[in-house]
Amino acid sequence: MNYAYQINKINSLVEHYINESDFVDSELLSSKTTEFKKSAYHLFYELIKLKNPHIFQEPNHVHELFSLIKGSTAKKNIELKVLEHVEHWWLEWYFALEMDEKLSIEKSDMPMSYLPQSTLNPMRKHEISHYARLFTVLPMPVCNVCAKTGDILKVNQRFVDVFGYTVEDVPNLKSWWEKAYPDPQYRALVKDLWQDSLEKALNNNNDIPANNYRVSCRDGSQVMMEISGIDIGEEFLAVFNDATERLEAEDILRDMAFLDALTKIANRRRFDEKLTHEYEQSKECEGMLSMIIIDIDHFKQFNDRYGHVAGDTCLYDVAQTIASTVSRPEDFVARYGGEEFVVLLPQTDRQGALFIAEQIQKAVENLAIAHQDSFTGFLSISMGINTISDYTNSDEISFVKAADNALYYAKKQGRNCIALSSE
Ligand SMILES: Nc1nc2c(ncn2[C@@H]2O[C@H](COP(=O)(O)OP(=O)(O)OP(=O)(O)O)[C@@H](O)[C@H]2O)c(=O)[nH]1
Repeated sequence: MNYAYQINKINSLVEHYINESDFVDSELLSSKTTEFKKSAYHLFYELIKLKNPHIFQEPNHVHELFSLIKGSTAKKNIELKVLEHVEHWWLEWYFALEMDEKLSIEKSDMPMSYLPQSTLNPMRKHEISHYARLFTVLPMPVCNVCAKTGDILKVNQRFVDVFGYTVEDVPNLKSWWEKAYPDPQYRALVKDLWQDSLEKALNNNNDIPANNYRVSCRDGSQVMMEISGIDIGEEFLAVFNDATERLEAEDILRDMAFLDALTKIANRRRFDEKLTHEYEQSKECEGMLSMIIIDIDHFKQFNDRYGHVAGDTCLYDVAQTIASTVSRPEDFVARYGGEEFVVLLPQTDRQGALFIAEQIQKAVENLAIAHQDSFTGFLSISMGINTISDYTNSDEISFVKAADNALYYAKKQGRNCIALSSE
């Protein structure tokens, strides 16, 4: 195949297209464009299918052909336009070919051979070229990773915009992990999670399932990302979805589900969950766990005298007062129901719990809510305390029951007092 022959082939392709299709405002709008593109790809394949392996690897040869055509005889405007399109397709096709070659080399670990298998299907290049374009314009960060080596082969523009890292900053998964997860403890967690997801993907012959990760960006900011992986043979495509807003919304919904609407402290459901957790933890480490059950005295009469709205305000004030009196982060306050509240105190003995109960009593006294039907003339509370340190023959239910019995005893003593459960 000589130069003249090849130039002739390109020229006839251009002419054929001009004759066969509509050409409007320098755009190729014909329904035949795809078909034409296909013939162009076949021609490119033919142009590089030379017996000389050097020429096969040398795209300049085809560039030269295009330059020669453009520089030769005077071309009509329309011919030049179509020629430009064909040249553009050539560049796209050759880029796709290079990508495909790269995959074949990694696959075989063999030097590039003359006319490898992959060049036999020019339409495959067409697909890869589309993939390459899609990769660039995807609205979310994505990166291409070699599954075997962990090398990050390519990141798209959105990846750079969101995280601030280029492929030079993060050339492989190791450097990505170091930069994106600078805290070593969190990094270890991330690696475990990722490894787990990879194994799942391998076992089920599936894509890598999505998980949430807190990613540190180049400027020091952090974003919550849902990261998954799409298997594309020797490589996988890591896809990042911004999960910040969704997780915030989930947090709010979760809070709402566990918050008592009237008093704005945790509700009974949350308490039950928390109790199970704390009870198990304390049992495991054979630590102490205390709880206080608090009940407002003569609340029925309060409602009857001052009205339900005043009753609601009173419940809110008492709840908030209890919550602000209990200050350790591990302590927990909830509305147990009606005019009853609970305080859970991990790693706290009876004396400690009694001290907290007395603090609460004082704080409620300080609210000085008038209650004409109580002995003092002010609203008061009664409390029952239980502490557990020996978990044999005990469970959550008996733990709460003992505190409740103590409360019952406090009420019987005339109210406005604190009772400790009997061991
Ligand atoms: N305003 C208001 N009242 C409530 C709410 N939940 C429960 N109550 C009232 O709390 C009162 C509790 O009454 P009881 O269980 O008889 O207890 P008490 O009157 O406090 O008597 P002792 O506990 O024995 O001192 C009832 O009248 C309930 O209607 C609420 O959300 N808002």
